[in-house]
Amino acid sequence: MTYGNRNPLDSLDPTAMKEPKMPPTAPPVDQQAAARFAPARLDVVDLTASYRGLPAVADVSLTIEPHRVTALIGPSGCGKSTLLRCLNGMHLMAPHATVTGQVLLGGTDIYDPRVNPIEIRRRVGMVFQRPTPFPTMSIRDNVLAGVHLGRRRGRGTHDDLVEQALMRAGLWKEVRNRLKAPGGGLSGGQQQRLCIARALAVEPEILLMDEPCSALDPISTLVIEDLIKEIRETCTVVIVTHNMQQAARVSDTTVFLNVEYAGVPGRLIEAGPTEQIFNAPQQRATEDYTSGRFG
Ligand SMILES: Nc1ncnc2c1ncn2[C@@H]1O[C@H](COP(=O)(O)OP(=O)(O)OP(=O)(O)O)[C@@H](O)[C@H]1O
Repeated sequence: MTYGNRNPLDSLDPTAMKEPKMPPTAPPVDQQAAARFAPARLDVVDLTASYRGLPAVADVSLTIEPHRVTALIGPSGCGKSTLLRCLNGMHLMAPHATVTGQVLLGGTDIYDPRVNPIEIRRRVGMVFQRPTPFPTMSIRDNVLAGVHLGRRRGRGTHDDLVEQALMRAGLWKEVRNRLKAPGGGLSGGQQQRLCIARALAVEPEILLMDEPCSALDPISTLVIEDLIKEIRETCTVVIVTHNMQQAARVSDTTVFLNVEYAGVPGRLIEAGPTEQIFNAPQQRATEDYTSGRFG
């Protein structure tokens, strides 16, 4: 698949909501890194997620390919975050939430009662909209906070693990001399990278990111976007974003969801290579949304 060159629009304010068509950037995957880390494929089959019996997003079928960044886009309320949380079972943590259909991680349905939900959340990590470090816990301990959730596949001491995770999150150089300082003392952008380091420390195969830059300034946003492109060397990324430019910049695949009106569930309208979704969408609604006519 050809994705074209970096677009000049990349240098614009990344927090801007809508911009006209643009090709995405999809740097080649480092084959050596890709061979070391082998994330499973994720298949969503006829998924409907509900709250109190009311479907929020319905009949979604979708494949998330390994080592790709997949962006979920669509207007407010179409079910992007709900769908994202379904990918690691977190949706069921909401009160009165239910799911029908399947989410197959490497062929195993994560909703099969025999599957350990904690193991699924280790394999499929999550980064939230607002940085959520433990503020009084040291930077080092923040990185290690999730490690007890499950076995690590890699070797090495905790010190190695902390260094590797912070390096992968692009934060090592900034904090290497203050690992015992509290995580709450970092800037917002640094805190979000600390949360990414915490998520990466358990070596997830898939990282779910729910608008990870929405609380950040433009510079921190660009740092995280660069990071996302690097993370995909070792793990699959699924990102929810309202920012069309961001979707175009960071993702290989884009999934457009829409909701016709309040009270009906959101539905998947179109999914495909980001270049196609932005430059040659097959559905009118996709074109209207990506060109800023609604949403
Ligand atoms: N915990 C909850 N309990 C009940 N309803 C919920 C809950 N979370 C979301 N919903 C409803 O589910 C629908 C989809 O919400 P969701 O947050 O997944 O959409 P979204 O596309 O991510 O929206 P936004 O872009 O505004 O964040 C909405 O109608 C919302 O009100």
